[in-house]
Amino acid sequence: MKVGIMGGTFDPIHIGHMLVAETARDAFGLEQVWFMPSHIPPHKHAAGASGETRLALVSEAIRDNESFRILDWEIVRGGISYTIETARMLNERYPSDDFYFIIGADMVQYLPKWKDIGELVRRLTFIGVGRPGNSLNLGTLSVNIAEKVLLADMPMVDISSTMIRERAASGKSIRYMVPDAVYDYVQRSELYGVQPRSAN
Ligand SMILES: Nc1ncnc2c1ncn2[C@@H]1O[C@H](COP(=O)(O)OP(=O)(O)OP(=O)(O)O)[C@@H](O)[C@H]1O
Ligand SMILES: O=C(O)c1ccc[n+]([C@@H]2O[C@H](COP(=O)([O-])O)[C@@H](O)[C@H]2O)c1
Repeated sequence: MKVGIMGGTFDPIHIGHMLVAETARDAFGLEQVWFMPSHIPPHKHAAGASGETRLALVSEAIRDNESFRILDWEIVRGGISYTIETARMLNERYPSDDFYFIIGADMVQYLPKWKDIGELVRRLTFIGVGRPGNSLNLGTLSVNIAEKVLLADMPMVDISSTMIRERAASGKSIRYMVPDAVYDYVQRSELYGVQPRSAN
């Protein structure tokens, strides 16, 4: 089976993530995409929301899509979420499946900095999906990395989790920037400084 892994901080998950996953699934015939929230992302600030909350948000986002699943391994494992450790576990547990790690185009140029990238590109293939302000250029990568990166175009969605957290904290609407079920969950649980809807 061809399985996409959509790794991210998902603080919170938004429609950019959904579209990246669906674009990769469609472009390369992936049978499933597993959304995998990281515990502590290796190259940026830790998430504000707990792993449990981010798992709950992702599960709200994907629940109507039969091709989308959740993988909680990195949250359960704790510590810094190096993809190589997850790739080793995936290859060991599912030896006959092929894994495709889906990333936004902004991440492609940083792949040489990923932990044990030489081993990682032997274990899985990357799919880089277009993102505003980032050209999809493999020219700066070494051949062994570049030959394991597939590219897909996506309508540009200039939305980030940072933007959503900032909007929510300043009382601006985040409706339609996140899936409806995520929006409802955020309101119900008063996450990111969002105020509950008034009864009238
Ligand atoms: N709007 C978008 N278009 C394309 N790719 C995206 C988009 N938003 C996120 N991604 C990609 O999704 C993956 C997970 O992203 P992440 O959870 O860190 O979200 P983010 O919006 O970049 O978060 P933050 O603003 O908190 O840094 C990364 O590979 C990232 O490049
Ligand atoms: O393994 C690494 O060195 C590594 C470096 C940067 C990012 N990643 C993974 O890439 C995914 C997206 O990262 P981020 O920072 O956008 O949330 C997430 O699953 C991270 O664990 C992994």
